[in-house]
Amino acid sequence: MAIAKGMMVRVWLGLRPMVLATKAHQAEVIFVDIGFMVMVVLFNSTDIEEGVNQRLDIFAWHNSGELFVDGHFVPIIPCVILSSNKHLDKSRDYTFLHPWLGTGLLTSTGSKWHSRRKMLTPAFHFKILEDFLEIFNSQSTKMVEKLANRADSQPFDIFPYITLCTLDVICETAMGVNIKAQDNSDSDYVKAVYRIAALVQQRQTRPWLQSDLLYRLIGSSKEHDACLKILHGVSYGTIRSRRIEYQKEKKKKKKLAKHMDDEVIGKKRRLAFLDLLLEYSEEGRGLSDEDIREEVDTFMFEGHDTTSAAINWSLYLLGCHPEIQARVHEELDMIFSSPDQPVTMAELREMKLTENCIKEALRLFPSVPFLARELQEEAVIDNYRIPEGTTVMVVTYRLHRDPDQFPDPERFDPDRFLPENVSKRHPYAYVPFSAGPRNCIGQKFALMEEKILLSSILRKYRAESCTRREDLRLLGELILRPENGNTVKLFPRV
Ligand code: HEM
Repeated sequence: MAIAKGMMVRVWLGLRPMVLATKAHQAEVIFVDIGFMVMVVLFNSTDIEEGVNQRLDIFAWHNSGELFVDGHFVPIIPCVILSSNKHLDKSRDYTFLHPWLGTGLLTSTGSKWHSRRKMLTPAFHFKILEDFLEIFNSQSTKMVEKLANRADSQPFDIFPYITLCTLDVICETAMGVNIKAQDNSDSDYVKAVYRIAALVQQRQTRPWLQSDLLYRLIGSSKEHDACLKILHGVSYGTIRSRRIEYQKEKKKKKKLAKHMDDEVIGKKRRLAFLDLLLEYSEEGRGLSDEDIREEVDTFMFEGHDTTSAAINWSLYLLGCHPEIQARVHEELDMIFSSPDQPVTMAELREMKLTENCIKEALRLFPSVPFLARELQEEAVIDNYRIPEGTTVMVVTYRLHRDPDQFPDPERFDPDRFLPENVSKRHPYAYVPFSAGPRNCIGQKFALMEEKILLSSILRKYRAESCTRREDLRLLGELILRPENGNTVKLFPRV
């Protein structure tokens, strides 16, 4: 059977869709439109009820001639779509990232994506990530030092402290450059990173800015281009200087290596992702400076806001649940002999509860709140034929609240991630890093970084969240963040 019977009108208030009334199990669900966009949403609720356990689970809607489908709760949509080798193409929304990221790993499709994914996978090997520990440790030490001035039990917004730290981490690991964002948050580069993300989001959510012509006439294209000039200038500049350095080192090594091994030559230089890409390019794998720039900028984009949001949400939830925070303190005190001890792989492995808190925070507040794919061929989901060209949404924020998979879904409970509880769930019930062939290539990197940054804060401080859950306002931009920052009080633990 094909979807698209019955009717639903969805309404957007400003940028946020607002559900004003839903009558589950009936043919019509009414949303009211107060903004620019009126969406007529089509679905057959009777079939859905029969097909998916009496719940209204699959939405489909048309907007500007495009058909969208959204898996409301059930893991079946992510299971069919994300696990597939066919449905790999991203939706139209991602094209607004192209001026900045080109068609790097996140935004590319087809054979380009396949070959890049194959080439980049070894760059995230455990051994390479281990080399980054030093960067995670040194940048988090700096963050904790900056926080010392705020640990006076007065409320303040910790969000920018964590974000600047994750920005420093990604610049050093991706480009091999320490931009010192934590010391200089006013730098043109730092400002451009933030501004461009906001401009892309603005364009994605305002249909009248989506045509290039209209964007030039009435949009912020001048500001957008000025940001691009700064961002691409830094990326290309770094690529050029690292290439020269790389070639010099290679020559030097060649001369010496005839007689000596690495230890005699000196300490091996830690490689950034950029150096690995340069190595591939020098090995003749056909990577131009532009190709490398696309990937480095993709890591810059995907690799810092996501981790910053995840650390902030973990801290927010722990700050709302002192009894669970006390358990985390206990775990950290058992593992570390002093609050300044650098984290190694051994300690990372021991931080089991800390890790489960991070996972549970990613369930309740997934940094990437939804994913979208454009079907290149028809997909069949639970007997519904979804036609080629449809945009399929996986709204992780809602998927992760399926009460069948996560009883009492709003409750923060890290023990949901104990192995015996994970094994009871559908494998696609929890997908903060997406799943299948296009899953997040950086997820191990992200978890390592989150554990180190979060634990470095909690080894020194106790946090109290100042915003009650019922007062929390969410901003579902490219990244899911609290609208008014993350206001906490910090208390020194010693
Ligand atoms: C908590 C942190 C993170 C979360 C929640 C996260 C989540 C995700 C998700 C959901 C996707 C799929 C996006 C889509 O299909 O549209 C994705 C893709 C990706 N992520 Fe992450 N990510 C995180 C951190 C990172 C880091 C640290 C890096 C790099 C250093 C990274 C690099 C990428 C790349 C390159 C892709 C595209 C992969 C592909 O299409 O083959 N991510 N991430």
